[in-house]
Amino acid sequence: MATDFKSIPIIDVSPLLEKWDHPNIAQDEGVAQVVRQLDQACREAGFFYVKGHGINVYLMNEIKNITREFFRQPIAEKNKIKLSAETGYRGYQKIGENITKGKPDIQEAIDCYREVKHGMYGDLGAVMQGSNKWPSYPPSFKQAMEEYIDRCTDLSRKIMRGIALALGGSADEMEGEIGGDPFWVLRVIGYPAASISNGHDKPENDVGCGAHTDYGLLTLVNQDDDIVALQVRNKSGEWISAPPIPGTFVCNIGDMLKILSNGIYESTLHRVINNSPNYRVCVAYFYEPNFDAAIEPLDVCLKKTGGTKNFEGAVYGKHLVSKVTTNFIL
Ligand SMILES: N=C(N)NCCCC[C@H](N)C(=O)O
Ligand SMILES: O=C(O)CCC(=O)C(=O)O
Ligand SMILES: [Fe+2]
Repeated sequence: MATDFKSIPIIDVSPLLEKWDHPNIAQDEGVAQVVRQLDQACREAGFFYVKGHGINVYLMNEIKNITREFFRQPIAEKNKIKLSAETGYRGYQKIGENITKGKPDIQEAIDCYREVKHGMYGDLGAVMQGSNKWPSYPPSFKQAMEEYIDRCTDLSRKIMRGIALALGGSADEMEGEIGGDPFWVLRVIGYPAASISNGHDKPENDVGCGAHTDYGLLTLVNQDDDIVALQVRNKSGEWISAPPIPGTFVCNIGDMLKILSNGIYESTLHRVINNSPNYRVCVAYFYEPNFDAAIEPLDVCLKKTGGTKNFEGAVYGKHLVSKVTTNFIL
């Protein structure tokens, strides 16, 4: 991120969603206003809240309630869908199993990914091969999450159209070879209450998720109401809170968009610290490029930044696999 932002902007994306496939989308004044806000937010913070997104707030809340219900179960139940290399890194990971920068994260989670069928992407795809491990309790878990994933995929694609315009490209710049068949990731996460995880001893040191950037294009975070835990790092290294705003998503840019934009936008470091006496749930949806996409700076971004590549290109699936295979102590 390029600035010392002190707060995270809120963007009403409804004009963009209304006109997302109009042929003259770039000429529409309502859309243009959203595009300007996206551009400013992506340049200054790499984070923004989205409202007017059209995803029913009841669905957003149901998703969090189902998540809370799942994690309330005894560990033996949760371990029935345990994550391992054999499951394609899909399933449940207990507290401390995910590591960030060498330290265990004080969180438990279920990871779900777009399905990778046998042989789909050669050797690289083999690591992620498998189908998702859905719990049998709560009974609505699979159906609700799948509906939610569809909604988030649709919304993300439309926001990415706005971001493509913001970078000076055409609306469909990030589709086709880049993201026409987007790989998605869903992380269903629970962060223990501060007092339980460390016995009242210095709760401020309890890191639910260490500082990291996200891997793909765009993340949609559906966080618990009433608990302030997500923090975003600004240019001078201060941690700026992203407090919950009911009915909104917290959105942020991933590593692949940093490369595509040649650094005009960056993936911002963020972390989670749950200092509250309550258990916190969060469901993060990650919209990512095609698994086999070779990501390079877009021509339109190269032109704007003096013509030199600021980053090495990356194959998205390779980037994901390098993370997934080093994220866990299993
Ligand atoms: N798919 C995403 N972005 N997951 C975010 C988790 C980041 C933490 C992970 N241990 C890491 O070190 O990357
Ligand atoms: O829990 C949160 O608010 C965000 C989690 C996150 O940053 C992630 O899983 O990548
Ligand atoms: Fe993240």
